[in-house]
Amino acid sequence: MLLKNLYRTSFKTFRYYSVSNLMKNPPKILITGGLGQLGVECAKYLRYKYGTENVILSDIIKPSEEIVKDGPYLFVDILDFKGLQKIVVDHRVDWLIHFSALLSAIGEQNVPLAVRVNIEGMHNVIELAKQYKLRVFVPSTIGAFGPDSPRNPTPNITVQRPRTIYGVSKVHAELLGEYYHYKFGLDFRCLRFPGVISSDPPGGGTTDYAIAIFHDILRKGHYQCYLKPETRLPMMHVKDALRALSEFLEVPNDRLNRRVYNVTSMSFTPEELGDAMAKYVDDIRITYQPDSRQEIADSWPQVFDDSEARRDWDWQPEIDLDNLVRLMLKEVKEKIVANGLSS
Ligand SMILES: NC(=O)c1ccc[n+]([C@@H]2O[C@H](COP(=O)([O-])OP(=O)(O)OC[C@H]3O[C@@H](n4cnc5c(N)ncnc54)[C@H](O)[C@@H]3O)[C@@H](O)[C@H]2O)c1
Ligand SMILES: C[C@@H](O)[C@H](N)C(=O)O
Repeated sequence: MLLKNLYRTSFKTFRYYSVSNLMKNPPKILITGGLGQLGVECAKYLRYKYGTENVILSDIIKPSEEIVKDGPYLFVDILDFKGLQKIVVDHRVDWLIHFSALLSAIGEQNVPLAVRVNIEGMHNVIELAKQYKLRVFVPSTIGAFGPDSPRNPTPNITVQRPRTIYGVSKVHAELLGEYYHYKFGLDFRCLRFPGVISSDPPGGGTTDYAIAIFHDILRKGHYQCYLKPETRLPMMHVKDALRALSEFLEVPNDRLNRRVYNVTSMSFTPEELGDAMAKYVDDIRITYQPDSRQEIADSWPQVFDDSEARRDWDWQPEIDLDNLVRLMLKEVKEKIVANGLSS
């Protein structure tokens, strides 16, 4: 017990030391695929920590005026290796956060494009990181597991035989990153996220219902769900996801027993989410019409075991289901007031 406390104290002291060093000499960070659900919020989070000019957002999408006002934004196609090289060199990039991807549902609709963006894109990223000795973060997902994996709970290391091109590309990314780490010493870091929930529009995944339900219930009082009411999936509010990412990026290498960790906050079903919302919103009506996303959800983890992340780098989720519902109701209401009912 004493030993455990001593260890924890020295870890915190060490972490504080290395974090304060990062504050004095902040890393230059490039986020690819940065105009999606996670990228915009991630830039806000890291700019607050390391300074606006030190975090460059990039994507192939024309940015809004607000994005341009908020900090550096550059066009970069993840398939253009030379373009990526130029940005890393011109801006003296230290860390790369690689968000470009086609998510699970949209990937099934265009497999050749998903292969290019998710797999060829990853090849570019990993070579770039090796060439310029970058610390590289690549998110993986609960979608990296499949019907042969244990689903409740799903441990960090187990069978991975996903049945979507998205899942296949994420297992590929995990293995490639680990290989480059052991072979070339690359500082590759990867978290497997559950469904991430925020008020921003999601990118075409299987867990998107948990965002759409807030928008539709607050606008129309009714939501038609594409998953069955009892479909249990792991989930996390974006604040927890970005804190996990940021804390994980700062952990000294010698504390990491793995390059790839499961993280999660909670698990719930559409029915349980509806019940949690009904505590705060009157007259909620949810109907169910499962589509092809049901098959994907049925092959994914129901409960995610993140005990290795908790053990190795003190990961702790902070936002539970009730807090998530209250945060989302507040944030989505604010968006509706700002943009009108139809947006
Ligand atoms: N949102 C989640 O629930 C979740 C959960 C687990 C993992 N992840 C992972 O996190 C990352 C970000 O997810 P997200 O939800 O923000 O996705 P998203 O779909 O909202 O954003 C992806 C971005 O990639 C960009 N992109 C597509 N093709 C590109 C190309 N050729 N070059 C450069 N950019 C390109 C898109 O324009 C888009 O802005 C993804 O890798 C995803 O797999 C997300
Ligand atoms: C879970 C995650 O990878 C994404 N939200 C998807 O459903 O595809």
